[in-house]
Order: sequence, then structure tokens, then C-alpha cells
Amino acid sequence: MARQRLIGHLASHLIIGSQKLRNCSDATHSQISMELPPWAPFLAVVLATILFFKVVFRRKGTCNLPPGPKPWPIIGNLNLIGALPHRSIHALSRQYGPLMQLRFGSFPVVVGSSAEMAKLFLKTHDVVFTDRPRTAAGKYTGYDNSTITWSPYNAHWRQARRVCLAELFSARRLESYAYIRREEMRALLCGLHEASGRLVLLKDHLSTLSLNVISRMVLGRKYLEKQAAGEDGSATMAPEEFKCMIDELFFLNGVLNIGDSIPWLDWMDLQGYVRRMKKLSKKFDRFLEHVLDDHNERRRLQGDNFVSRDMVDVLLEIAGDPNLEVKLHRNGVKAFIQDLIAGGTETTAITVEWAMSEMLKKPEVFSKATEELDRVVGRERWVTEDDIPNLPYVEAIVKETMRLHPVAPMLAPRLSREDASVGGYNIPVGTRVLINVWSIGRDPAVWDSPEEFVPERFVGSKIDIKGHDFELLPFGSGRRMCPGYSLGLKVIHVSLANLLHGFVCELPDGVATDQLSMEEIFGLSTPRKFPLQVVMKPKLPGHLYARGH
Ligand code: HEM
Repeated sequence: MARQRLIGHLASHLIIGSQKLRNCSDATHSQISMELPPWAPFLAVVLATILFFKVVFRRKGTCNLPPGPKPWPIIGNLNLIGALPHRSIHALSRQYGPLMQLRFGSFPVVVGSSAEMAKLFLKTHDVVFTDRPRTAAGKYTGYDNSTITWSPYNAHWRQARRVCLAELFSARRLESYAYIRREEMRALLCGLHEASGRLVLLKDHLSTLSLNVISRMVLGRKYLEKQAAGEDGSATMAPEEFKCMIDELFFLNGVLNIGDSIPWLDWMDLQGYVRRMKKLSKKFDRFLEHVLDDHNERRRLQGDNFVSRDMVDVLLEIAGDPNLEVKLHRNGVKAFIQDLIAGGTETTAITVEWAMSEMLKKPEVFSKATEELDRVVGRERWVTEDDIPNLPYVEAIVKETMRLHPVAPMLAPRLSREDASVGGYNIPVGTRVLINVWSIGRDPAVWDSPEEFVPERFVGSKIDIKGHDFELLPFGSGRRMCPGYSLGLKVIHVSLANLLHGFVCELPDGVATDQLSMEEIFGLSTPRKFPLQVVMKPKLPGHLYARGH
């Protein structure tokens, strides 16, 4: 109706305009007929028609948009977004509803913040919302959008996902690397035992575990250790430096960079993020170049006897396949490797650190988990991956942690590839889409006492975290869902279970549980603002902690 009224209004405006022109021409007929060329009326009709269709066409995409705050010129609603965007957006959604329209600078952004909306975007209309927006992070830190994470929806991305599914994360491939996870888990537990009684930064130990697991699976060895360096030791870097690079990568991939929202301000790089991205990508590239040279050299030396031993070997083999649908160039391989290392390192460590933080505030959860572990595993051995299906309470702790602290609180942004109608509203092509899973995890319509850490809610519950239950989506869902979720879950479950099984964990002297800060930092992932410091005390028989046991 509104559109018809507008069209009617416009038509009458044009008619009145042309009548005015006619009246005017009556009055000054001789003058105008002398000044206007004979094709002028024709031009006027063409212009009016173009204008008419432009307005009608534009209205088609932009009317009936979801509700949202009124945007300011130039900045849109950026003034409403604070340092923790998922929380600012959560507060706005409470006001405007589970489907909300915002404007970040020049770009429309739609936010879904209920399980129902998540399902509409990620399942019902998945194929429409499978694209990613072009961002500075994708360009500068993602090999010009060649990483799986930032790649647009195209043949390159589809091929990469197929490789993940069939080659890198198949059950068979993950099983073949089980010994690496076992060895590195043991190294974590021994390391913590050696540090027992002293204050430790838990995340340091946890990210060493995940970095070592992922390095050995992807790169074939721990490139980040001094003893693993080349002859001159020049090509490797200290693990601490590499971890900082990964933290920086996650931060820069999640920031609200002004140039991404207001492109004509891009060149000024007002926040300095682009400068940091360029610097970081150079560091990653130096490292990845070395990794590729090293692998190609081994392949050359071994000739016909060459056997793939890690994911880089598999990728290089695939890249060499002349029948590949989309050529995988050197940068494409490096982008792939960077995605695997980054995806596999930060995410698991952050989740276990949050789980331990929540439990320190609720000692009864510790006791229940310990009771389950004693009953199922006993005190004479460590927990293995095979034990996990028999540890429902430990699994419930992981789900509850991911509900309250999803690693990527708004997943990674998506982009609509065509006009769509979602929940009765129009979502025009080119709209950026955020799914606020942080908000969904706190929806009082779904969860009792949503702010409370209560693992019991998942014991005996059918709700899973593998993308089918839209009230709990730590890995996303649909075509863009995290391809590494099963590896991530294996590392999280076993490391958390073994920390609980093998140690009493305490806050430093003088720090009361209610003083433990639960503040977070926003990025593509959301770690604790203040890393967790604890004292770990062993509680299993001493021989289990011996290296090489
Ligand atoms: C606790 C562990 C993990 C969590 C919580 C997690 C979470 C996520 C999330 C939320 C997304 C975005 C999904 C979307 O846009 O809908 C994602 C994407 C991705 N993850 Fe993970 N992830 C984890 C572990 C891993 C691991 C171990 C790897 C690889 C070794 C990995 C590699 C990736 C990649 C490559 C993407 C991009 C997928 C695409 O855009 O098509 N992740 N992950």
C-alpha cells in the first residue's frame, strides 16, 4: 500500500510537473519554443521514466526492513557500538527484537539474536547468506581473501571445504593423528606437574598444547622450538612470539575497522589497524614461506619414495594435481595453512580457560566432575579420548562453557548474495549478517537462570553443539560451519577432563572466588581480559606424572 501511495504520489508529481511546464510554456510559448530543441520533450520523458523506475526499484529492496535504531549520516549506528560489540548489540536487540537492522557507516547490517532467526539465516536461507563481506582483515591478513574464513562464496571456497571434509578432518585422518594428541597431552600434564605449587598462567600451558598438536598435525613438526630450527636456527620463531601473532590475528580479524564501514575514510587508517595487519601478514608470510620451502625440499629429496606425513604435504599434493577444478597457488596453500593453525590454536585454549574460571567460582561443579572421573576412569590412569562418551558431566561442562562464552560471539560475519525475505522482513542483497550466539545463549525464553553456570542443564538433554540445535551454536551451522569442530572438541574434552582428574586447582592466596574477574576482550575470538592465574596441585599417584610414562 505504502509503495502504491508513493508511486501514485510520484506519478502525480511528475504529471503536475509536466503540467507546470505546459502552463509555463503557454505563458512564454514563443520564448521557449525558441530556446528548447525539438528533442527536449522526449528527453524529459526518458528522464522521468528513469527516475520513476529508479524509485520504484529502490523501494522494492529497501521497504519493510527489520526494525532498528535510526542511523546518523556517515557513521550510521557505529556510535552505539562499544568496546564489546556483542554486548552493545545484545542490549539493542532487547529493544528492537530478535531481527534488527543496523547501519555500520555505509553498510546495512542485520542481526539475528534468537534461535529461530539463527535457523532462518543458517539453515532455511543458508545458501543466500553464505558469502563473507570484504574486509581489510580478509585482504591484508587473509592473502587477499584466500583463507577459507574470508573467502567469498565461490569455487575456490567450495573446493577448500571439500578438501577439509575429505582429506584433513575426516575421521580416519584425525584418528591417524591421535598419537600426537596423546603425546602432547602428556607433555601438558607433566609441565603442569613440574610447575605445581607455583602460580601458573593456565592459558600459556593450554595454548602450548594446542599449538603443538596443530603444528605437528599440520606442519609435521614443532617449527616453533629452538631445537627444531634449521642449521642456523634462523627460520623458526619463539613459541611465545608465534602465540602473540595468533592473538593479534584473532584480534585484528574481529575489530570494527572504520575503513570497512566507511570506505572513503579507509586511506586514513584512523585506528591504525591496517598498518598492524600489514605488519602481521609479513611475519606470517615469512614463516609460511619457510614451511613450504622445507616441505618441497623433503618432497624433492625423497623423490618416488615420498609419502605425505602431514596436512601441508596433503595440500601440496592437491595443489600439484593438474585436474584440480580451481588451481591452488602458493598463496592459496599458505592461506589454507594459516587458517588451520589459527583456527586450531586459540579457540581450544580459550574455551578450557573459561571452563576453569567458571568452575573456580562454583567448587561444587569441580567435585561432581571429579566424582564422575574417579568412577569412570579411576585413579590409576589418565583420561583418553575413548573415555569421553562415558563422561556426560564433563561434556555438560563444555557445553555450558560454550553457551556462556562462545569463542566467536557473533560467529564470522556473513553477506547476503541476493534479496531475501526473512521473518517477514526484506533483507536486500549486500546486507551484512551477524548471528549473536552470545545473546542466544542468554535468551531467557530458552534457558532458565541464563546468566548462571549450571552444567546440570545439559545432563540428559538432547541439545548438541554440532550445528543442529540453534539455541547453542558455538561452531556456527550450515555451509560455513566450523570445519575443525571435531578436532577442537577432542582437544577441549580431553584436556579439561585431565586437568580436573589430575590436579586440584586453586586461585592465588588472597584472591577470593568472587573477586575473580570475568571480563573479556573482543575480537574474532573472545578471551579473558585478565589471563587466569592458578596454583595446580597434583592428586594422582606420582608415577603418572613422570615424563615418558
Ligand atoms: C573450540 C574450537 C573451535 C571453535 C569454537 C570454532 C568456532 C568457529 C566458528 C564460530 C566459525 C564461524 C562459523 C560461521 O561463520 O558460521 C569457525 C569457522 C572456521 N573454523 Fe573453527 N572453531 C574451533 C576450532 C577450529 C579448528 C580446530 C580449526 C582448524 C584446525 C578451525 C578452523 C575453522 C575454519 C577454517 C573456519 C572458516 C570456515 C568457513 O568460513 O567456511 N576451527 N570456527
